Amino acid sequence: MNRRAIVAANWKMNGNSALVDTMVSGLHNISLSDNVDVVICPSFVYLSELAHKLKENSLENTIALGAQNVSDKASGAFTGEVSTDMLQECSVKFVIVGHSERRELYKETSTQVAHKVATVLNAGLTPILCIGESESERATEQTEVVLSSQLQPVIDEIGIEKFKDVVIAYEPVWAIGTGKTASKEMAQETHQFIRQFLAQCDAEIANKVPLLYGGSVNASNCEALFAQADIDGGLIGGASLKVDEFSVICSAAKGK
Ligand SMILES: O=C[C@H](O)COP(=O)(O)O
Repeated sequence: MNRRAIVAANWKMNGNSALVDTMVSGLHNISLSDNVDVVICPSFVYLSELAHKLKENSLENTIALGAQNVSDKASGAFTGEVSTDMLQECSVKFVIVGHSERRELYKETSTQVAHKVATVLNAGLTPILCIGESESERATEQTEVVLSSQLQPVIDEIGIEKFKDVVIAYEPVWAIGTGKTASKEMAQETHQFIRQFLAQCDAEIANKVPLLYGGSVNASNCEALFAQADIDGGLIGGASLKVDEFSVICSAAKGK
């Protein structure tokens, strides 16, 4: 077994202090297979509170903290931005980078995403690099071109060796928050393409990178998705806001 599984909760702009409490108490007796990391990425506002509550409940080694975004600048006059140093002070270990909502709504380019991945790695944190195609790109058979164009700038920026410390989340944009999950076969086929794309640079590194699937993962479909050879867990949106459902999803993950 050489790849850990990861289940990461992306709360997006949802949740509050009450959800922090509910999640910490609900996950108190969570049952996880060996080699599984659980990560919760709340809004920046709740990071310290969640860190504190996890520690108070002796869960800090079971559940890691993640951020949903980060600046590629170290400090300075960048109103509204958050640096890696600030995230580290909140005990953050993972950072979601290049989520499709950041790319689409806030016009983050693949070049900016690559800078952010480099910044996160330089700070000793783990980036969860999100990539994925739109519905029309899938329909016009552009999926592989799009994924390659999202991955290549990151490879160019950091070099393939550093991918040993990167997590990739494949999220077909048409499956996010829509209830339209990719079939397990389609998800596996795309994950296999991503691994092969990385393997063109370095097969050993490619085999080590955890590839998460995201897009309408829920308690009913997680087991079949996570059983696929190249799916190493999930990036969970809506279902991560419900503690019972999120627990089931976490328990379905297994390292490979
Ligand atoms: O970051 C999470 C993904 O965008 C998936 O969201 P979803 O599970 O609500 O479809």
